[in-house]
Amino acid sequence: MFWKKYFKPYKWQGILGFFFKLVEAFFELMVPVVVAKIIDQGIAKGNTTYIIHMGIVMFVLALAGYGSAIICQYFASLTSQGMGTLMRRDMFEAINNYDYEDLDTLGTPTLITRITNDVNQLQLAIAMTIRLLSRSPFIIIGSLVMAFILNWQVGVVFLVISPLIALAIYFVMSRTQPIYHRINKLMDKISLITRENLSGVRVIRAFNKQENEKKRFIETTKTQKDEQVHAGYLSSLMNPATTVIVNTGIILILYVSAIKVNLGTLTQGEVIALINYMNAIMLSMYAFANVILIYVKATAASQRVQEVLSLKPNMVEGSQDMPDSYNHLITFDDVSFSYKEGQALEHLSFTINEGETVGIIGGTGSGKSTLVNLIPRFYDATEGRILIKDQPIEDYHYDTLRHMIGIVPQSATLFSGTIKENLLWGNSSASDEDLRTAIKISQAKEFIDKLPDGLETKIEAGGKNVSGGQRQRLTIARALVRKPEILILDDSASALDFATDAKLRRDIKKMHATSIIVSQRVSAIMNSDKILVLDHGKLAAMGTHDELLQTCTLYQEIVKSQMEGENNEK
Ligand SMILES: Nc1ncnc2c1ncn2[C@@H]1O[C@H](COP(=O)(O)OP(=O)(O)OP(=O)(O)O)[C@@H](O)[C@H]1O
Repeated sequence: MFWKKYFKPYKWQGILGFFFKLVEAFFELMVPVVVAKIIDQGIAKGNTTYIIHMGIVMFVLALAGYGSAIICQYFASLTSQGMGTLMRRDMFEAINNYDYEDLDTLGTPTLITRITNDVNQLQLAIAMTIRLLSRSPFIIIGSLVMAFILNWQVGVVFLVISPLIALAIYFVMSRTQPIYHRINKLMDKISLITRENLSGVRVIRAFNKQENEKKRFIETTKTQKDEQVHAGYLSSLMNPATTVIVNTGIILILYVSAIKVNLGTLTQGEVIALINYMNAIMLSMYAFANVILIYVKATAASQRVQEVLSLKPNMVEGSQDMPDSYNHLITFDDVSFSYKEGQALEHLSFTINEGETVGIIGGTGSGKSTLVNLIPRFYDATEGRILIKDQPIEDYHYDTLRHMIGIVPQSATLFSGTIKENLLWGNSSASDEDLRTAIKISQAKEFIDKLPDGLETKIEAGGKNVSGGQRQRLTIARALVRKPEILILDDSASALDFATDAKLRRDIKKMHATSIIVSQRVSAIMNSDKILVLDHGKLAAMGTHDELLQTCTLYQEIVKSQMEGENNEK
């Protein structure tokens, strides 16, 4: 049972919450008895002192019940919120350790739903277990026992009527449940459409698709409304049905009791108490049915949370540090790689030496990003070996390996905070001088200098308040702050104009670090010491620009197409 681990630290709070709810239920059960006494001993005999006396007793019972309810609520919140927080912490940690492949497979939206909604659902179930699971059966059984204590023949009426109420509730709920299930799915769809529309609002307007989207949204919300109305209609049957059963019960109680009151074996007050107990049974059954509903939802949520927690990374971290001496900085030895969906790289072999600038070029989907993602071990090669400083990449600590690499991915992602805070992600102990050098090389200086707050300028989540090119320059600066031994730019200067791109490459070259530049532009890689040409996951050729112009038809075609493109633009 996975929740046991989370309940353990809150065991006492949970038990105390449970206990105080029982105390409250006990006080509640006593009230009809006191009312009966007020009627029989006070009102019937005109004994005002007795009425006041018992009135005070009722007030104390109510106060004690109220106090117990507050204490129970406090412990229930403490337990449910505490357990949920621990679950979220573990889920967050588990997700952070996932292999890239698992992150790709599961996808962001479901992970967000699981860590937010599903845990909320479990928290609600925990709180309800403490607050209602004990109370409802206690009141139901307690009311039955009290009915038998007051009069066994009336108790038999209770025994007959109670299952009928339960049956009516079950009948309606078993029909509404599948509808609510469909409603939940429709709600997911509505939130998906809303999310897509908000994130893709520019594209939708540019392609004039507002009407289509509106139609899609209206259709889904209409279906959801119809289902909701249907469920509401069925649910509305529940109240009259149970009220009819309870009132029939009350008629029977009155009938049986009337004879007994006449005979003097039952008092009027006791009859009122019995009616109150009958109503208490009905209300507690409603409450109990709701707990069951919450449990059904929580069971699905718990499976989804467990899935997140139980998924373990396949990649195993090594324990070695970097060696001091080596021949080649990076070696790909017959490396192949497949995603779950299919093969992306086939039998790649090449070496990269310290200080070299290596360009990677190829058509879209030829495997360029996949290749560079293998170097920081975002994924493990499916076949072959990758060596860093002549050692298998799997032997290194992730920290050791990733600390020597500064990778700038294709999509430039910044985080909310100041520009400076974003840059310090690269290296939290970087000096102001390091930051200045990084922003100079990345060509970000020119635009940062123009900002009134400079490095202290606030960046919104995702870097929405800076342009695409500025975002790219900041992500390059972030990688440079780390002073990496290997700098990888994965098509990360695509939004820069040619002149800025050229200055960027010139300044990077001056750093004398090993740099790997992935680009679609020949101009970005033509001065590299070595160029890898990828074609459908295979290494089509490798060499300098001049060599490739002589030997590689694919490279010649790429160069030709880009020159033609440029000439056409002129
Ligand atoms: N996360 C992923 N899951 C499954 N398949 C993927 C994934 N990423 C890439 N692929 C597939 O692997 C192949 C190589 O993709 P990759 O992104 O490495 O190419 P690329 O040369 O960098 O392309 P581009 O120039 O368009 O960025 C493609 O067929 C792509 O569809």
